[in-house]
Amino acid sequence: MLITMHSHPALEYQGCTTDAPSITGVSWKVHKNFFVQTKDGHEYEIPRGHTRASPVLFNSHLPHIYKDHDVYDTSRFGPGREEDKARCKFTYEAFSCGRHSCIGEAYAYLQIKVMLSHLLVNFELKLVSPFRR
Ligand code: HEM
Repeated sequence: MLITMHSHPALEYQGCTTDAPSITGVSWKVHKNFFVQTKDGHEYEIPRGHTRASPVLFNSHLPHIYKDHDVYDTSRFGPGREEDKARCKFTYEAFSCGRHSCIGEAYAYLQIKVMLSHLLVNFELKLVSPFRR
Protein backbone atom coordinates (compact mmCIF):
# COMPACT_ATOMS: atom_id res chain seq x y z
CA MET A 1 0.00 0.00 0.00
CA LEU A 2 1.31 3.44 -0.91
CA ILE A 3 0.65 6.15 1.66
CA THR A 4 1.32 9.68 0.54
CA MET A 5 2.04 12.58 2.86
CA HIS A 6 -0.72 15.22 2.87
CA SER A 7 0.10 18.26 4.89
CA HIS A 8 -2.46 19.04 7.58
CA PRO A 9 -2.56 22.16 9.77
CA ALA A 10 -2.65 20.02 12.90
CA LEU A 11 0.73 18.57 12.02
CA GLU A 12 2.47 21.81 11.23
CA TYR A 13 4.99 21.87 14.03
CA GLN A 14 7.00 19.10 15.60
CA GLY A 15 5.29 19.34 19.01
CA CYS A 16 2.24 17.50 17.76
CA THR A 17 4.27 14.33 17.39
CA THR A 18 6.91 14.88 20.06
CA ASP A 19 4.73 13.38 22.80
CA ALA A 20 4.08 10.15 20.91
CA PRO A 21 7.34 8.28 21.61
CA SER A 22 7.52 9.29 25.28
CA ILE A 23 6.50 5.89 26.57
CA THR A 24 9.55 3.78 25.89
CA GLY A 25 12.27 2.73 28.33
CA VAL A 26 16.01 2.54 27.91
CA SER A 27 18.49 0.44 29.82
CA TRP A 28 22.12 -0.35 29.24
CA LYS A 29 25.19 -1.62 30.98
CA VAL A 30 27.53 1.01 32.40
CA HIS A 31 31.02 0.69 30.88
CA LYS A 32 32.74 3.30 33.03
CA ASN A 33 31.89 5.04 36.28
CA PHE A 34 29.87 8.23 35.98
CA PHE A 35 28.09 10.68 38.26
CA VAL A 36 24.48 11.77 38.32
CA GLN A 37 23.06 14.74 40.16
CA THR A 38 19.54 14.94 41.58
CA LYS A 39 17.48 18.14 41.36
CA ASP A 40 18.36 18.76 45.02
CA GLY A 41 22.05 18.73 44.19
CA HIS A 42 22.95 15.28 45.59
CA GLU A 43 25.56 13.44 43.58
CA TYR A 44 25.73 9.68 43.13
CA GLU A 45 28.37 7.60 41.46
CA ILE A 46 27.10 4.87 39.15
CA PRO A 47 29.79 2.17 39.11
CA ARG A 48 31.04 0.34 36.06
CA GLY A 49 29.27 -2.99 35.45
CA HIS A 50 25.89 -1.86 36.75
CA THR A 51 22.81 -1.71 34.57
CA ARG A 52 21.32 1.75 34.23
CA ALA A 53 17.58 1.92 33.53
CA SER A 54 15.82 5.04 32.40
CA PRO A 55 12.01 4.91 32.47
CA VAL A 56 11.15 7.39 29.74
CA LEU A 57 7.44 7.49 30.62
CA PHE A 58 8.34 8.56 34.17
CA ASN A 59 11.01 11.02 33.03
CA SER A 60 8.62 12.60 30.55
CA HIS A 61 6.23 13.51 33.36
CA LEU A 62 8.56 15.06 35.94
CA PRO A 63 6.65 17.91 37.64
CA HIS A 64 9.72 20.11 38.11
CA ILE A 65 10.38 19.95 34.35
CA TYR A 66 6.97 19.79 32.71
CA LYS A 67 4.13 22.18 33.56
CA ASP A 68 0.88 20.28 34.22
CA HIS A 69 2.95 17.17 33.71
CA ASP A 70 -0.03 14.78 33.60
CA VAL A 71 -1.86 16.66 30.86
CA TYR A 72 -1.44 15.60 27.23
CA ASP A 73 -0.41 19.03 25.99
CA THR A 74 1.61 19.03 22.80
CA SER A 75 1.99 22.84 22.89
CA ARG A 76 4.53 22.38 25.69
CA PHE A 77 7.11 21.61 22.99
CA GLY A 78 6.19 24.58 20.79
CA PRO A 79 7.77 28.00 20.34
CA GLY A 80 7.78 30.12 23.49
CA ARG A 81 7.53 27.19 25.90
CA GLU A 82 9.92 24.47 24.75
CA GLU A 83 9.73 22.67 28.09
CA ASP A 84 11.71 19.79 26.62
CA LYS A 85 14.75 22.07 26.28
CA ALA A 86 14.29 24.23 29.38
CA ARG A 87 16.57 22.35 31.76
CA CYS A 88 19.34 20.92 29.59
CA LYS A 89 19.89 19.16 26.30
CA PHE A 90 19.14 15.78 27.92
CA THR A 91 15.68 16.65 29.24
CA TYR A 92 13.74 14.99 26.44
CA GLU A 93 15.03 11.46 26.08
CA ALA A 94 12.38 9.48 24.20
CA PHE A 95 15.04 8.84 21.55
CA SER A 96 17.80 8.68 24.13
CA CYS A 97 20.67 11.16 24.24
CA GLY A 98 24.33 11.40 23.51
CA ARG A 99 26.52 9.20 21.37
CA HIS A 100 24.05 6.33 20.95
CA SER A 101 20.87 8.29 20.56
CA CYS A 102 18.39 7.09 17.94
CA ILE A 103 19.53 7.64 14.38
CA GLY A 104 15.96 7.07 13.18
CA GLU A 105 14.43 9.98 15.13
CA ALA A 106 13.70 12.25 12.16
CA TYR A 107 12.42 9.30 10.14
CA ALA A 108 10.20 8.17 13.04
CA TYR A 109 8.62 11.66 13.26
CA LEU A 110 8.05 11.64 9.52
CA GLN A 111 6.33 8.26 9.74
CA ILE A 112 4.15 9.39 12.67
CA LYS A 113 3.13 12.45 10.63
CA VAL A 114 2.32 10.29 7.60
CA MET A 115 0.14 8.03 9.75
CA LEU A 116 -1.63 10.96 11.44
CA SER A 117 -2.13 12.71 8.06
CA HIS A 118 -3.64 9.56 6.65
CA LEU A 119 -6.09 9.29 9.55
CA LEU A 120 -7.01 13.00 9.56
CA VAL A 121 -7.53 13.16 5.80
CA ASN A 122 -9.53 9.95 5.47
CA PHE A 123 -11.55 9.67 8.67
CA GLU A 124 -13.90 11.78 10.78
CA LEU A 125 -12.61 11.48 14.33
CA LYS A 126 -14.56 12.18 17.49
CA LEU A 127 -13.89 11.75 21.19
CA VAL A 128 -15.93 8.96 22.72
CA SER A 129 -15.06 10.01 26.25
CA PRO A 130 -14.49 13.48 27.74
CA PHE A 131 -11.03 14.95 27.27
CA ARG A 132 -9.04 14.62 30.50
CA ARG A 133 -8.12 18.04 31.93
C1 HEM B 1 9.03 6.15 17.67
C2 HEM B 1 10.06 5.49 17.14
C3 HEM B 1 11.40 5.29 17.79
C4 HEM B 1 11.77 5.45 19.10
C5 HEM B 1 10.93 5.89 20.30
C6 HEM B 1 13.18 5.11 19.17
C7 HEM B 1 13.94 5.17 20.33
C8 HEM B 1 15.26 4.84 20.39
C9 HEM B 1 16.06 4.86 21.61
C10 HEM B 1 15.53 5.26 22.99
C11 HEM B 1 17.31 4.49 21.30
C12 HEM B 1 18.52 4.36 22.25
C13 HEM B 1 18.58 2.95 22.78
C14 HEM B 1 19.67 2.79 23.78
O1 HEM B 1 20.31 3.78 24.20
O2 HEM B 1 19.90 1.66 24.22
C15 HEM B 1 17.34 4.20 19.88
C16 HEM B 1 18.45 3.78 19.19
C17 HEM B 1 18.46 3.48 17.85
N1 HEM B 1 17.42 3.63 16.96
FE1 HEM B 1 15.55 4.23 17.43
N2 HEM B 1 13.64 4.76 17.91
C18 HEM B 1 12.59 4.87 17.04
C19 HEM B 1 12.61 4.63 15.68
C20 HEM B 1 13.73 4.25 14.97
C21 HEM B 1 13.76 4.06 13.53
C22 HEM B 1 12.56 4.28 12.60
C23 HEM B 1 15.03 3.66 13.22
C24 HEM B 1 15.65 3.33 11.89
C25 HEM B 1 15.06 3.54 10.73
C26 HEM B 1 15.80 3.60 14.46
C27 HEM B 1 17.10 3.24 14.56
C28 HEM B 1 17.85 3.23 15.72
C29 HEM B 1 19.23 2.79 15.82
C30 HEM B 1 20.10 2.24 14.67
C31 HEM B 1 19.62 2.96 17.15
C32 HEM B 1 20.99 2.65 17.78
C33 HEM B 1 21.88 3.87 17.72
C34 HEM B 1 23.23 3.58 18.38
O3 HEM B 1 23.34 2.69 19.21
O4 HEM B 1 24.19 4.30 18.04
N3 HEM B 1 14.97 3.97 15.49
N4 HEM B 1 16.08 4.43 19.35
